[in-house]
Amino acid sequence: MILDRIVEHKRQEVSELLSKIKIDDMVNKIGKLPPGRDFRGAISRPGQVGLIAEIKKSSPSKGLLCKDFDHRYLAKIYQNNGASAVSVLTDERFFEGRLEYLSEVHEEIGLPLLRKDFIIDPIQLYQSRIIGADAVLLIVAILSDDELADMLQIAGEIGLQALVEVHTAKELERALAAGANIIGINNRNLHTFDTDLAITSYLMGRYDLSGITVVSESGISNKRHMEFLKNIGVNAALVGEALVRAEDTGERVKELVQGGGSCG
Ligand SMILES: O=P(O)(O)OC[C@@H](O)[C@@H](O)c1c[nH]c2ccccc12
Repeated sequence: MILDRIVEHKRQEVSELLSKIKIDDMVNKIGKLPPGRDFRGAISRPGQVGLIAEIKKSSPSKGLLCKDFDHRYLAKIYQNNGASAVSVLTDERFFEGRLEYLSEVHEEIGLPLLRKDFIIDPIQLYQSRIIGADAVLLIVAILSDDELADMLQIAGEIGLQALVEVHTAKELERALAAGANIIGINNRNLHTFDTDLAITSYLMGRYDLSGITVVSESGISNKRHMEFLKNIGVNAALVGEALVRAEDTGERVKELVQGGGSCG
Protein backbone atom coordinates (compact mmCIF):
# COMPACT_ATOMS: atom_id res chain seq x y z
CA MET A 1 0.00 0.00 0.00
CA ILE A 2 1.08 3.58 -0.69
CA LEU A 3 1.30 4.41 3.02
CA ASP A 4 3.92 1.67 3.52
CA ARG A 5 6.07 3.11 0.73
CA ILE A 6 5.75 6.61 2.12
CA VAL A 7 6.72 5.51 5.63
CA GLU A 8 9.68 3.53 4.35
CA HIS A 9 10.99 6.62 2.61
CA LYS A 10 10.22 8.79 5.64
CA ARG A 11 12.43 6.55 7.80
CA GLN A 12 15.40 7.41 5.59
CA GLU A 13 14.64 11.12 5.80
CA VAL A 14 14.38 10.90 9.57
CA SER A 15 17.68 9.06 9.94
CA GLU A 16 19.42 11.72 7.84
CA LEU A 17 17.86 14.41 9.99
CA LEU A 18 18.94 12.63 13.18
CA SER A 19 22.51 12.43 11.93
CA LYS A 20 22.63 16.14 11.06
CA ILE A 21 20.84 17.86 13.93
CA LYS A 22 21.10 17.75 17.72
CA ILE A 23 17.82 17.61 19.63
CA ASP A 24 19.32 19.83 22.37
CA ASP A 25 19.93 22.61 19.85
CA MET A 26 16.38 22.31 18.64
CA VAL A 27 14.96 22.44 22.16
CA ASN A 28 17.06 25.56 22.80
CA LYS A 29 15.71 27.25 19.73
CA ILE A 30 12.14 26.35 20.63
CA GLY A 31 12.60 27.86 24.09
CA LYS A 32 13.09 31.25 22.43
CA LEU A 33 10.03 31.10 20.17
CA PRO A 34 6.80 32.98 20.87
CA PRO A 35 3.76 30.76 21.59
CA GLY A 36 2.03 29.19 18.59
CA ARG A 37 -1.27 30.32 17.10
CA ASP A 38 -4.38 28.57 18.44
CA PHE A 39 -5.33 26.04 15.76
CA ARG A 40 -7.96 24.27 17.83
CA GLY A 41 -9.64 27.51 18.89
CA ALA A 42 -9.76 28.74 15.30
CA ILE A 43 -11.46 25.59 14.00
CA SER A 44 -13.98 25.04 16.80
CA ARG A 45 -16.27 28.05 16.63
CA PRO A 46 -19.82 27.11 17.71
CA GLY A 47 -22.48 26.75 15.02
CA GLN A 48 -19.99 26.77 12.18
CA VAL A 49 -17.94 24.30 10.17
CA GLY A 50 -14.54 25.95 9.94
CA LEU A 51 -12.51 25.56 6.76
CA ILE A 52 -8.95 24.27 6.93
CA ALA A 53 -7.69 25.13 3.46
CA GLU A 54 -4.80 23.04 2.20
CA ILE A 55 -1.75 24.05 0.21
CA LYS A 56 -1.28 20.94 -1.90
CA LYS A 57 0.62 20.86 -5.17
CA SER A 58 0.39 17.21 -6.08
CA SER A 59 -0.77 13.86 -4.71
CA PRO A 60 0.23 10.23 -5.34
CA SER A 61 -3.22 9.37 -6.69
CA LYS A 62 -3.82 12.40 -8.93
CA GLY A 63 -0.33 13.69 -9.76
CA LEU A 64 0.13 17.42 -10.29
CA LEU A 65 -3.03 19.26 -9.18
CA CYS A 66 -2.12 22.80 -9.98
CA LYS A 67 0.10 24.01 -12.82
CA ASP A 68 0.86 27.54 -11.63
CA PHE A 69 1.21 26.56 -7.99
CA ASP A 70 2.08 29.52 -5.75
CA HIS A 71 1.91 28.75 -2.03
CA ARG A 72 2.08 32.39 -0.85
CA TYR A 73 -0.67 33.47 -3.21
CA LEU A 74 -2.91 30.57 -2.19
CA ALA A 75 -2.33 31.35 1.49
CA LYS A 76 -3.44 34.95 1.02
CA ILE A 77 -6.52 33.96 -0.97
CA TYR A 78 -7.45 31.44 1.72
CA GLN A 79 -7.07 33.99 4.50
CA ASN A 80 -8.83 36.83 2.66
CA ASN A 81 -11.88 34.71 1.87
CA GLY A 82 -12.59 33.36 5.33
CA ALA A 83 -10.63 30.13 5.91
CA SER A 84 -10.14 29.38 9.64
CA ALA A 85 -6.72 27.74 9.31
CA VAL A 86 -4.29 26.57 6.62
CA SER A 87 -2.74 23.13 6.10
CA VAL A 88 0.62 22.94 4.33
CA LEU A 89 1.89 19.68 2.83
CA THR A 90 5.61 19.47 3.48
CA ASP A 91 6.35 15.95 2.18
CA GLU A 92 8.60 16.34 -0.88
CA ARG A 93 8.84 12.89 -2.35
CA PHE A 94 5.15 12.02 -2.75
CA PHE A 95 3.32 15.37 -2.54
CA GLU A 96 5.91 17.81 -3.95
CA GLY A 97 5.69 19.85 -0.77
CA ARG A 98 8.57 21.66 0.97
CA LEU A 99 9.41 22.72 4.52
CA GLU A 100 10.02 26.24 3.18
CA TYR A 101 6.42 26.49 2.02
CA LEU A 102 5.36 26.35 5.63
CA SER A 103 7.86 28.95 6.91
CA GLU A 104 7.06 31.27 4.04
CA VAL A 105 3.31 30.94 4.55
CA HIS A 106 3.87 31.62 8.26
CA GLU A 107 5.41 34.97 7.33
CA GLU A 108 2.70 35.72 4.81
CA ILE A 109 -0.50 35.21 6.84
CA GLY A 110 -1.70 35.20 10.45
CA LEU A 111 -3.90 32.07 10.41
CA PRO A 112 -2.87 29.00 12.44
CA LEU A 113 -0.90 26.48 10.34
CA LEU A 114 -1.07 22.70 10.27
CA ARG A 115 1.99 20.81 9.05
CA LYS A 116 0.81 17.94 6.89
CA ASP A 117 3.43 15.24 6.70
CA PHE A 118 4.09 11.70 7.86
CA ILE A 119 5.32 12.08 11.42
CA ILE A 120 7.04 8.96 12.73
CA ASP A 121 9.75 10.36 15.01
CA PRO A 122 9.81 13.09 17.69
CA ILE A 123 12.54 14.96 15.81
CA GLN A 124 9.91 15.88 13.23
CA LEU A 125 7.84 17.51 15.98
CA TYR A 126 10.73 19.76 17.05
CA GLN A 127 11.39 20.56 13.41
CA SER A 128 7.71 21.42 12.86
CA ARG A 129 7.65 23.92 15.70
CA ILE A 130 10.86 25.55 14.46
CA ILE A 131 9.64 26.04 10.90
CA GLY A 132 6.45 27.74 12.16
CA ALA A 133 3.81 25.03 12.46
CA ASP A 134 1.14 25.54 15.13
CA ALA A 135 -0.22 22.00 14.76
CA VAL A 136 0.90 18.71 13.21
CA LEU A 137 -0.93 15.79 11.67
CA LEU A 138 -0.46 12.46 13.48
CA ILE A 139 -1.70 9.49 11.46
CA VAL A 140 -2.84 6.67 13.74
CA ALA A 141 -2.35 4.04 11.01
CA ILE A 142 1.43 4.58 10.99
CA LEU A 143 2.04 4.79 14.77
CA SER A 144 1.90 2.23 17.60
CA ASP A 145 -0.11 3.08 20.74
CA ASP A 146 3.10 3.96 22.59
CA GLU A 147 4.42 6.09 19.76
CA LEU A 148 1.13 7.96 19.51
CA ALA A 149 1.07 8.65 23.25
CA ASP A 150 4.71 9.84 23.18
CA MET A 151 4.10 12.11 20.21
CA LEU A 152 1.06 13.68 21.87
CA GLN A 153 3.02 14.29 25.03
CA ILE A 154 6.06 15.83 23.35
CA ALA A 155 3.86 17.95 21.07
CA GLY A 156 2.05 19.29 24.14
CA GLU A 157 5.33 20.08 25.88
CA ILE A 158 6.64 22.16 23.00
CA GLY A 159 3.39 24.03 22.34
CA LEU A 160 2.30 22.16 19.22
CA GLN A 161 -1.28 21.00 18.82
CA ALA A 162 -2.04 17.67 17.11
CA LEU A 163 -4.72 16.67 14.64
CA VAL A 164 -4.96 12.89 15.06
CA GLU A 165 -6.10 11.20 11.85
CA VAL A 166 -8.25 8.06 11.75
CA HIS A 167 -10.11 6.17 9.07
CA THR A 168 -11.67 3.23 10.95
CA ALA A 169 -13.52 2.57 14.21
CA LYS A 170 -10.49 0.77 15.63
CA GLU A 171 -8.22 3.74 14.85
CA LEU A 172 -10.73 6.14 16.39
CA GLU A 173 -10.76 4.07 19.58
CA ARG A 174 -6.96 4.18 19.67
CA ALA A 175 -6.92 7.95 19.15
CA LEU A 176 -9.41 8.47 21.98
CA ALA A 177 -7.50 6.13 24.30
CA ALA A 178 -4.30 8.11 23.64
CA GLY A 179 -6.06 11.30 24.74
CA ALA A 180 -6.36 13.10 21.38
CA ASN A 181 -8.57 16.18 21.55
CA ILE A 182 -8.61 17.05 17.84
CA ILE A 183 -9.56 14.11 15.64
CA GLY A 184 -9.50 14.10 11.85
CA ILE A 185 -11.70 11.54 10.14
CA ASN A 186 -10.17 10.82 6.75
CA ASN A 187 -12.87 10.04 4.20
CA ARG A 188 -10.25 8.68 1.79
CA ASN A 189 -9.65 4.96 1.66
CA LEU A 190 -5.89 4.68 1.14
CA HIS A 191 -6.20 1.35 -0.66
CA THR A 192 -8.63 2.51 -3.34
CA PHE A 193 -8.24 6.32 -2.97
CA ASP A 194 -12.06 6.59 -3.03
CA THR A 195 -13.59 9.24 -0.79
CA ASP A 196 -16.95 8.93 0.98
CA LEU A 197 -18.29 11.45 3.49
CA ALA A 198 -20.37 8.65 4.98
CA ILE A 199 -17.17 7.58 6.81
CA THR A 200 -17.40 10.76 8.88
CA SER A 201 -21.11 10.38 9.67
CA TYR A 202 -20.71 6.66 10.45
CA LEU A 203 -17.89 7.19 12.96
CA MET A 204 -19.53 10.26 14.52
CA GLY A 205 -22.76 8.34 15.01
CA ARG A 206 -21.00 5.43 16.63
CA TYR A 207 -18.92 7.21 19.28
CA ASP A 208 -19.50 9.94 21.83
CA LEU A 209 -17.18 12.70 20.65
CA SER A 210 -18.42 15.48 22.91
CA GLY A 211 -15.49 17.58 24.05
CA ILE A 212 -13.49 16.53 20.98
CA THR A 213 -12.92 18.82 18.02
CA VAL A 214 -13.85 16.81 14.92
CA VAL A 215 -12.42 17.50 11.48
CA SER A 216 -13.69 15.77 8.34
CA GLU A 217 -10.88 15.30 5.78
CA SER A 218 -10.75 14.64 2.02
CA GLY A 219 -13.28 14.58 -0.80
CA ILE A 220 -15.07 17.75 0.30
CA SER A 221 -15.69 20.03 -2.67
CA ASN A 222 -18.94 21.99 -2.49
CA LYS A 223 -21.48 23.83 -0.39
CA ARG A 224 -23.72 20.75 -0.05
CA HIS A 225 -20.88 18.79 1.50
CA MET A 226 -20.32 21.57 4.03
CA GLU A 227 -24.03 21.69 4.89
CA PHE A 228 -24.01 17.93 5.37
CA LEU A 229 -21.03 18.19 7.75
CA LYS A 230 -22.70 21.03 9.64
CA ASN A 231 -25.85 18.95 10.14
CA ILE A 232 -23.92 16.07 11.66
CA GLY A 233 -22.02 18.38 14.03
CA VAL A 234 -18.51 18.40 12.54
CA ASN A 235 -16.32 21.32 13.67
CA ALA A 236 -14.15 21.75 10.59
CA ALA A 237 -13.47 20.48 7.08
CA LEU A 238 -10.03 19.94 5.57
CA VAL A 239 -10.08 20.68 1.85
CA GLY A 240 -7.24 20.55 -0.68
CA GLU A 241 -7.93 19.48 -4.23
CA ALA A 242 -11.22 21.35 -4.70
CA LEU A 243 -9.49 24.60 -3.80
CA VAL A 244 -6.20 24.32 -5.67
CA ARG A 245 -8.01 23.09 -8.79
CA ALA A 246 -10.81 25.66 -8.72
CA GLU A 247 -10.97 28.17 -11.54
CA ASP A 248 -11.56 30.89 -8.95
CA THR A 249 -10.09 29.71 -5.67
CA GLY A 250 -11.31 32.75 -3.70
CA GLU A 251 -14.92 32.14 -4.80
CA ARG A 252 -14.65 28.45 -3.93
CA VAL A 253 -13.34 29.29 -0.45
CA LYS A 254 -16.27 31.68 0.06
CA GLU A 255 -18.77 29.07 -1.12
CA LEU A 256 -17.43 26.47 1.31
CA VAL A 257 -17.25 28.91 4.22
CA GLN A 258 -20.86 29.94 3.58
CA GLY A 259 -21.97 26.32 3.34
CA GLY A 260 -20.32 25.79 6.72
CA GLY A 261 -22.70 28.33 8.14
CA SER A 262 -20.61 31.32 9.09
CA CYS A 263 -22.93 33.77 7.33
CA GLY A 264 -26.28 32.31 8.31
O1 LIG B 1 -7.52 17.04 -1.56
P1 LIG B 1 -8.64 16.64 -0.67
O2 LIG B 1 -9.44 15.45 -1.17
O3 LIG B 1 -9.54 17.82 -0.33
O4 LIG B 1 -7.99 16.13 0.73
C1 LIG B 1 -7.29 17.00 1.59
C2 LIG B 1 -6.62 16.22 2.74
O5 LIG B 1 -7.63 15.62 3.50
C3 LIG B 1 -5.66 15.17 2.20
O6 LIG B 1 -4.67 15.87 1.53
C4 LIG B 1 -5.04 14.31 3.30
C5 LIG B 1 -5.68 13.77 4.37
N1 LIG B 1 -4.82 13.08 5.15
C6 LIG B 1 -3.60 13.14 4.59
C7 LIG B 1 -2.38 12.60 5.02
C8 LIG B 1 -1.27 12.87 4.28
C9 LIG B 1 -1.34 13.59 3.09
C10 LIG B 1 -2.54 14.13 2.66
C11 LIG B 1 -3.68 13.91 3.40
